[in-house]
Amino acid sequence: MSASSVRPRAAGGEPGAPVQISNLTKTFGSFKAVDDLSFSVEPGRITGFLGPNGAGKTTTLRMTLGLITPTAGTATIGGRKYADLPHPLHTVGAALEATNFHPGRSGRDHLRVIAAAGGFTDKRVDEMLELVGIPAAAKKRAGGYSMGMRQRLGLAAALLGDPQVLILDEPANGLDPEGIRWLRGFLRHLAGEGKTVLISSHMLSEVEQTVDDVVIIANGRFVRQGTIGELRGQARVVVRTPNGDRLTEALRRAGLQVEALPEGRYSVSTDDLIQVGDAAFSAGVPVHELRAERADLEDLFFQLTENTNRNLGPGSDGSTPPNGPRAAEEGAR
Ligand SMILES: Nc1ncnc2c1ncn2[C@@H]1O[C@H](COP(=O)(O)OP(=O)(O)OP(=O)(O)O)[C@@H](O)[C@H]1O
Repeated sequence: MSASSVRPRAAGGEPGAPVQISNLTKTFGSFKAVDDLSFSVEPGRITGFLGPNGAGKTTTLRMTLGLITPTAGTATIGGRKYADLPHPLHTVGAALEATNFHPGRSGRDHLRVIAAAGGFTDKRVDEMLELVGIPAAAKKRAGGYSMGMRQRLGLAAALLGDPQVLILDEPANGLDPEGIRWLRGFLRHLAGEGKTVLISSHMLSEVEQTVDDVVIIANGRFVRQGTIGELRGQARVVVRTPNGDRLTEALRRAGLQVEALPEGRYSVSTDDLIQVGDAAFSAGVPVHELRAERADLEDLFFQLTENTNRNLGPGSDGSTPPNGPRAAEEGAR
């Protein structure tokens, strides 16, 4: 099973469709679930939409898909609001919840119902089931499906219209390592076709190897956007020597910045271990440790979003919705 049976775009075909979120805000009663949020998601790339539980990811995605109305601001797909899309199923496919399948109906029948409503054939249904790797299992009742199978079925539904944009809420949830690897390759293929792929997650480590770009939110507000590389920041070399002054001088002569760390270690502004090792050798300085170091993304994520899990109840940061999460339950259609 491969992703190669997705209908390829005609060469020089439609331009990609970016997703643009501009000053998007959603309040439930007096609680601001999404607060003046702005960011963009580019075609041909996989973007991770990240934030702790309750950060406002699903609410943002639901506004983008026209399922709830923003209190303020706009969300557009290819320059248009969802409601104004001439062919919504061909423009955007989404899988927001992996659980809402009728338990007595087979996955295939579930998909056939959606397909019929969208004007797609049963043949297309079977192609999509093949594509997501559950052609046989989809004939069984959805009530017995594992989380991973539900995720794949949701993905098949989202892909029925061969959309330009794919929006997936926590798609790695419930997948085993093999499933996550499969999903990674699958999404990479879709992005390679020029599709815009937006996936949410509350764990950066879960999507770190999958995404090109990240958008981080906390408490409904924008925190950071960038490529995974930018987020990791400049790699550094850490070197330990008993002759720090001589090594520092030699490295600075080579145009590098050097910062002294505790216990005879020095942090050097390069990812080139050989350059640092050679500089030490030329300066006649013994080296007791030499290693490249990168920012730990999971640590960074926790630092950026610390104490902002609004689903933990009052006291986590004081911005918990009144009477607990989802108390107001308003605005949803
Ligand atoms: N219809 C609603 N009525 C009231 N509060 C709501 C409603 N929908 C969401 N909320 C609240 O808004 C906040 C953001 O919820 P949302 O589901 O968007 O977060 P999330 O980032 O997707 O979290 P998770 O990772 O847990 O799914 C939460 O505190 C949630 O309880």
